[in-house]
Amino acid sequence: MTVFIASLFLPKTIHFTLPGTPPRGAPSEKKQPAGARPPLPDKQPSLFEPKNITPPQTPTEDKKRVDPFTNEDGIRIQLPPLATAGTDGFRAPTDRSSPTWGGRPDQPMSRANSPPPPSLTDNARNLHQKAKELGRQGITQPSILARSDSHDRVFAHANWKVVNADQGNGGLRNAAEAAAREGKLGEYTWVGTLGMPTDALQGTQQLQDIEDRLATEHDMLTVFCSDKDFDGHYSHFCKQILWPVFHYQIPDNPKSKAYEDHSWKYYVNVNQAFADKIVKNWKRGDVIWVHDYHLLLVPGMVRKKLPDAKIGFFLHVAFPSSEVFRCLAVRKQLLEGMLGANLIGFQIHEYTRHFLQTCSRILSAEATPDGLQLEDRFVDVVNLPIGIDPVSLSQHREEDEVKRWLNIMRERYAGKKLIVARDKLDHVRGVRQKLLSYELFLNKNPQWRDNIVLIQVALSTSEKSELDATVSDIVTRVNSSWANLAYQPVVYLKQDIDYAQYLALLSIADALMITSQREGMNLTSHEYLYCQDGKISEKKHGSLILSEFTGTSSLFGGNELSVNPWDYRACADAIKKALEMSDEEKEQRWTRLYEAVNHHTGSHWFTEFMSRLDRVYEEQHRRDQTSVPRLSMSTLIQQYKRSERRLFILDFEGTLVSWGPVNQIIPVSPQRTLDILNDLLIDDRNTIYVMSGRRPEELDRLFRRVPNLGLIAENGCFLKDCGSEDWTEMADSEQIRSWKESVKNILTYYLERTPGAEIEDRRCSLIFHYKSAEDYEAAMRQATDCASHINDACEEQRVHAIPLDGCVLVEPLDWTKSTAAQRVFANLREHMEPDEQHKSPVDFLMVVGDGREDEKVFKWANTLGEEKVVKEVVTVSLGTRNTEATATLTQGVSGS
Ligand SMILES: O=P(O)(O)OC[C@H]1O[C@H](O[C@H]2O[C@H](CO)[C@@H](O)[C@H](O)[C@H]2O)[C@H](O)[C@@H](O)[C@@H]1O
Repeated sequence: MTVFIASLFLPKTIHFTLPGTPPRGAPSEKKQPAGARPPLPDKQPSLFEPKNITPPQTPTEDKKRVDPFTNEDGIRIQLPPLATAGTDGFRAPTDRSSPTWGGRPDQPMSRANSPPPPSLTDNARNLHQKAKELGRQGITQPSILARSDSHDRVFAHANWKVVNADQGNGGLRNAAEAAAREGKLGEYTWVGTLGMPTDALQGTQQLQDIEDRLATEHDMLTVFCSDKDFDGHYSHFCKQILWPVFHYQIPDNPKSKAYEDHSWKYYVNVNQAFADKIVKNWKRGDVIWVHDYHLLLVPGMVRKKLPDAKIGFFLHVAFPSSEVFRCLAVRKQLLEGMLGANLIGFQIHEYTRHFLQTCSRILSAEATPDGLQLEDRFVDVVNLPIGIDPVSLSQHREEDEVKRWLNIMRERYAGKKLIVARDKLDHVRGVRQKLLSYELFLNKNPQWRDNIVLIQVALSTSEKSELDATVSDIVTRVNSSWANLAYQPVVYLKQDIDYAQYLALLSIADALMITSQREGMNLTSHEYLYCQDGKISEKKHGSLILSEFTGTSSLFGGNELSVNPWDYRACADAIKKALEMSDEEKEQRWTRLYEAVNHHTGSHWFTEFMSRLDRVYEEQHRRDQTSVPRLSMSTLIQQYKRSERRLFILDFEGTLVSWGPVNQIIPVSPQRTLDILNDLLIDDRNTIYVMSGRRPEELDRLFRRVPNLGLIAENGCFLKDCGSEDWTEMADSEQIRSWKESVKNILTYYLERTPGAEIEDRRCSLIFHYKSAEDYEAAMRQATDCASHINDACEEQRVHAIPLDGCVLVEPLDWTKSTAAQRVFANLREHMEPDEQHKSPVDFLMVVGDGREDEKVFKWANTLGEEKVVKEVVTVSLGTRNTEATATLTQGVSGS
């Protein structure tokens, strides 16, 4: 059995050595001894060198031209990439940078926006034509006219080596490696892209060799897609549409791209390439685990081809409220893609709740606390926070390079308090808010000027422009206000630092400050807390200032200094508190935070998700209609004959009679049904209850010719025992009265906007009927909004709204057909002789039903059978959905 871990970027990528350039990092290019640690690159960005004290300068055009290809192609990143050229054993901070794709000098450049080389086109005129077309489409990179043939040849023949990739999800990689190291993950294969453009190598032996090497030596399946697809997928659809929306940024300005879908097709193409790769390599018993917002469609695409596959999906980023998510033009497709999985995981409860509400609202799917009931399948949904790998972190902390950096920084910042941070420079991460708060803090607290330094490492993103300029302006302003020859209040490093510097920085800090506007988790704060144990630095138990909008914040129980990054004053106060807090308080807080970090480790996350996936997969398959056997009549007859005290609990509509409009009273009960019930009741060893969503008085009328029949009305809110004249109200009438009042107000609001709809007021439930609405489509939209509105507003009143066919049913959560069935069972036991009461009141229990409400009764009855409380338990479903019942029937009982 293999576990496929599908993530946009493979943990490895390829670096080429081009003619005339010295090899990066390793002496031999193609053959690198496994496990060897790469030497550090010649030049590292440094916190200590003078150039880093002021914002680093953007390389000039001249500097860029050192690259042999820049002249003709013009696409290059500005800064040299960070040292990643290594084989195994190399680590980087868990949160990686996402460098501009296709910008490394030692990888082919992207062809996303450039036409093919002249040798591949009919003639140069065509080429020119294409370049002009690009211009018309608004592609403003004037230097990109044609891709170079020589470029292709050079890369096709250059030496290359496999190195650790600096893009991608470090938390996921560390977690998988930790689980494997601890023996909790057997065979596994990564599925992902190389994170570099590959058009230049298309059809070459070079690309085939790379693919083979990754497969055979690194257990990695490479997904190839055209540069154009990748660029459209990653730089456009992911980064410009999904990333802001998933981080709750409502696209409320006219320039927003959330409504457009021009890059959607690239998103689909890349997802399809992943799905195809997985399907091609999958064998029965394999597990597929798909990761993050880049691959939302993959579960659905794989499910189409492999209906029985075991598929998990985990979303690493946040999931917004349905109000934000519904702005996406392709909202349905995205949700349906995710729902191809058997288990969907989120970092925290808030995201899970948003997802369930969004599905119920946009897809009208029935949401339960455990997941979503679709037409034919149940999809489990869970929240499970990821964590770090303390073991490998510990090892790396011991390295000499970390100690060297610690010494450098000790000396450099002697006598100063340090607040540190390392974030992506995009709007979501809130660097701007942090700097403004820091500025306010210095303004308000002159005593701290000269004594405190904020070191902000900012990682590059594709989001340049305004934010970049704004942040630089604030840094300059703060520095020019308070700096002197010996002091600089902000050290702003606009590039990444290597792992040793990162660990030294976290260890020597007095506080870490995270002000994300939203963030799935934030593992930097976990790594910081770990590094603050005082084992390698005299500084310890530093404070954590953490945005309340990070997933991490919900794990830390208020032991961090929780801040709203928009509230600059409160953030400035938090800085003061972090610096002035007593040692005892610091230690107390840190100890609790450290416990949380150690409890939620990456390895625990990984293994827990895998075992939950196994469990839900088994459960879902057990309940699948095609796995549930047909009811065997001969066995049933035997069970019936050998029993002495029998209890039947039979659903009414859809079971004893076919479905009728729920707001219409069936005028007469089908005679055959009544006759069968009366026949069964002649035998006084039989007790029968009929359960229904209808009102008590309706059931009285329908079954007046079946004396001795027990009745359960309004889905368990009322019970009438066999032979009794009176109904017992099961529900708490005061509670019902109170929620009804609030719910009626909401229903009335929607009623006024839905001509032709009506509200039915039952004793313990309310129904919003819109079957006869003038505009059915519009009514359906109102109805789903109405259901979400009630579910959001009335959760605490123990009531829920369920969108059904043509109506929304609002009923209490605490009284169900199952609670009524349990009462029936208890009442039967009470009627037994006192010395018999330890026994079961019946030795035969049969439950027949077809709907959602009946499932709970099946579950209860099956448990009585499994625990051997009742000897013979038969649960039969007549529905088409997946079921808890142990047998199915396609025809109604009355007809068989
Ligand atoms: O920038 P991308 O290539 O699109 O990737 C998105 C981010 O993925 C990783 O972060 C996410 O997962 C982390 C671990 O579960 C979680 O802590 C974080 O909140 C998520 O955003 C990666 O660590 C980031 O560097 C990427 O930007």
